[in-house]
Amino acid sequence: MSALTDITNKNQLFFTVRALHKSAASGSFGIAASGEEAMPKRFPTPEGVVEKTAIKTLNEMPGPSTLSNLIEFFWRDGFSRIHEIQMEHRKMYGKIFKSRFGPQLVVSVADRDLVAEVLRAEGVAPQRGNMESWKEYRDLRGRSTGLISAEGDDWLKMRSVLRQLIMRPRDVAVFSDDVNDVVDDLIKRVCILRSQQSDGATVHNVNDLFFKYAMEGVSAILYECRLGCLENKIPQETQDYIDALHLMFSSFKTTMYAGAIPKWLRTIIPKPWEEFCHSWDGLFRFSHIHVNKRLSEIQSQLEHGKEVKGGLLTHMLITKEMNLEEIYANVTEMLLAGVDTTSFTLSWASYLLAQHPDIQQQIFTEVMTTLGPGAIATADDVPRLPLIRGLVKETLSRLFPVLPGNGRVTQDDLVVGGYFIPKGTQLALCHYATSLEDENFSEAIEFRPDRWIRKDNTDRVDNFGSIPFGYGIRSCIGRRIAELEMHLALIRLIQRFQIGVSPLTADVKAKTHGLLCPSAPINLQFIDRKN
Ligand code: HEM
Repeated sequence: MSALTDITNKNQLFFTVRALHKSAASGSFGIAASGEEAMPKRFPTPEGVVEKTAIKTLNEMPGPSTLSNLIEFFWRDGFSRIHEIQMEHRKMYGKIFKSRFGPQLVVSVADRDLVAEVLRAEGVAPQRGNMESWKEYRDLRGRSTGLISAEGDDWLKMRSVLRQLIMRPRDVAVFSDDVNDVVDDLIKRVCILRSQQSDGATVHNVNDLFFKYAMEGVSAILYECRLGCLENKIPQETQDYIDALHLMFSSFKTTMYAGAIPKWLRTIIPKPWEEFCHSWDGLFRFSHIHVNKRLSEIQSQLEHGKEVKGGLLTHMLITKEMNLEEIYANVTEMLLAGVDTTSFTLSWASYLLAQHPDIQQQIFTEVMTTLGPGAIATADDVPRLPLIRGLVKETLSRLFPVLPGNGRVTQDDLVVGGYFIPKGTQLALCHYATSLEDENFSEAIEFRPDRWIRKDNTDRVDNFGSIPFGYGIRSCIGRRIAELEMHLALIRLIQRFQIGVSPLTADVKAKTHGLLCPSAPINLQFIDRKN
């Protein structure tokens, strides 16, 4: 996913998902005296009814001052270190702390059990953050909201349609062949790219390759067509889309202010809002082209009395459970959400494999023993490859959670960690900090895909210390699609190549740019295995 909330709230930077997470100022937290006046005398908590005196107010909650936050973010470029700041603040202020940017307040929750408390208490239509600027763009252009930007009943309606189609592993298993066609092209592309280098082995900036793979893969499922991202010459309309997506990403900081800047100031500082609208225009245009194309095909098949067969888009167009505008909006938002998230995870996973040849060898052995040489894996094979699953989990759930945090706006008054949190408070769930806690994962800093192998049905490693796809009714709708794309690509890459770090690559650290991405290009060597 690229960006799961409104891109305008500086406070939500603790949990931003690129454009996907952020929102507007306006003092909408309504916390007046930090919630104290709103606190009832007695309050129900998971431990029972607690007297008011036992509960602390937000005034008593520790956290950095507004000034130190401003210096951290605007002077010391904290925007690219949000994941590290999470860890630092966790050490300094504890499991739950507050941050203020002017009138805005965010309560950060950096503890597995407290995250569980918050998420288990959520209602039927949880809200991640303020999506005003997303909605404003859609109103301006007369467009619908999609799953990411919708709230309340609109969201519930669309979610209930989509969850029946793609939420279960068996729903997406049918896309194995489509994804494997894209994997074929990925492998061919690796061979072309490395042949262009003097060592015949290096692929520069693997994220560029995985970006194209992820875009091709998710489009094959969403649009039921191939886009040509992995071809030597990318078709112009696909290139235009890639440019719009890159604009959304590269102008992340600028567009972040798009909704935060008061509307009257837009005439004086027009660029952020203009870029924001311009990139959305490009993303929607692309969906219109592909959805309309499929719609014409279906209409023509029906006119000729032919049976209409197809996948996700065909189903949505035929059943009309969502209207056409809602379909445009949903495929646009899903494509946006599904490309960088998957590609960064693949980049990090490949990098970890290259840095740990012994572990790579173990995974290769597992693949060879289970599948045999040359076999093409499908979704049905993945459960028999626990180390491949462990590789993805260890990458995504722990060392490089592509969404280092997530957000929730409380729908009711809550007590969390002994503090009264009034309804309407913006919470930041600090997944990066919890995924690297030794208390949650022993030797947390180590890369150990085998920690995820379950000895029996009762043995579960999963916990709220690491929920890379979120939790509950508002969790990632594309999880199974992303997993399918990542598993099938990694299996085939490992079968075919020994992956090594290129001497051109120094130690690559993570930086936050909405998502947790590599701070420098990852260049890897792909050397043919002698099976
Ligand atoms: C490695 C890949 C991915 C990761 C780590 C990821 C992670 C997430 C997370 C953390 C959320 C927020 C969940 C919550 O608030 O509880 C989310 C929401 C969402 N994701 Fe993903 N995602 C990925 C891939 C995808 C793909 C491939 C698609 C689409 C095909 C997608 C579509 C969405 C949508 C539409 C939402 C909003 C759901 C809603 O609000 O109801 N994501 N994702």
